Amino acid sequence: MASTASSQTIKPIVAGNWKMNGARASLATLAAIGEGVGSQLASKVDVMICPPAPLVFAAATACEKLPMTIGAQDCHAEESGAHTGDTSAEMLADCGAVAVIVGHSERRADHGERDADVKAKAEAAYRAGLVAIVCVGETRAQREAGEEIAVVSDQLAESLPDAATAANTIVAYEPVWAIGTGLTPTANDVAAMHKVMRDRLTARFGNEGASMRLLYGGSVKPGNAAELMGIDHVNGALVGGASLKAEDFLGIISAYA
Ligand SMILES: O=C[C@H](O)COP(=O)(O)O
Repeated sequence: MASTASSQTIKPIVAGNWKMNGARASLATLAAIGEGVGSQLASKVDVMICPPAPLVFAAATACEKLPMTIGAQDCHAEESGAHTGDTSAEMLADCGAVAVIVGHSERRADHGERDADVKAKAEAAYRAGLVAIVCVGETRAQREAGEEIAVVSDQLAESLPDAATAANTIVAYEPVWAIGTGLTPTANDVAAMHKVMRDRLTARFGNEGASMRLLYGGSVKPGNAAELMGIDHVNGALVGGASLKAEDFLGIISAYA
């Protein structure tokens, strides 16, 4: 039977998702974040920024001497081929990315991505040596219908490959209604969801599931980060808007100071 690793034994990660924001000038933000994190904080928490694809190479190069890493926001499931406009996981790895977000609700909504697509993209990430940051989360209508646990459990079951491990996978719970709205679930609601996710992952993956990092995402700000990051089985955050300004992002990271 799997052991029950506690959140305290899992090194947290705060990842910033810049979404479709930023330009080469934004790379100065990386330097400010890196300098603000410093080696002492970096020993307690991993820090990552996921810029738009055109910035991945320059960002990864800029971060070579900073205590942080670069991820990407999406990848195609295949390694190469006739897929105009798409980017493979191998290309992202070649540019210096160490991770890729898959299954973000904006991809699911805007591009019709289903759990099977997300799973294929996570497998592509593994193939390329990238960590897959797999996003799950219910809509407002699903929460109001009391379906959030079932929805997220199904997404977890169908989106995660059998090859998922604590080293190659991070799960991000992002209630769709909390993204960019300033709304967040109560601490009790986050705790309940993360406990369910931990239980599901441990049941399926054993020790790997017990020690997989589980992030909360959705309107994380400096003012609520300490409370959210202090919840059991919350091993960090996936941050959107507040990752665009170094001061705000550092304010969130400092929840681990
Ligand atoms: O990937 C990040 C999430 O969508 C959260 O975005 P937000 O922090 O702007 O609400």
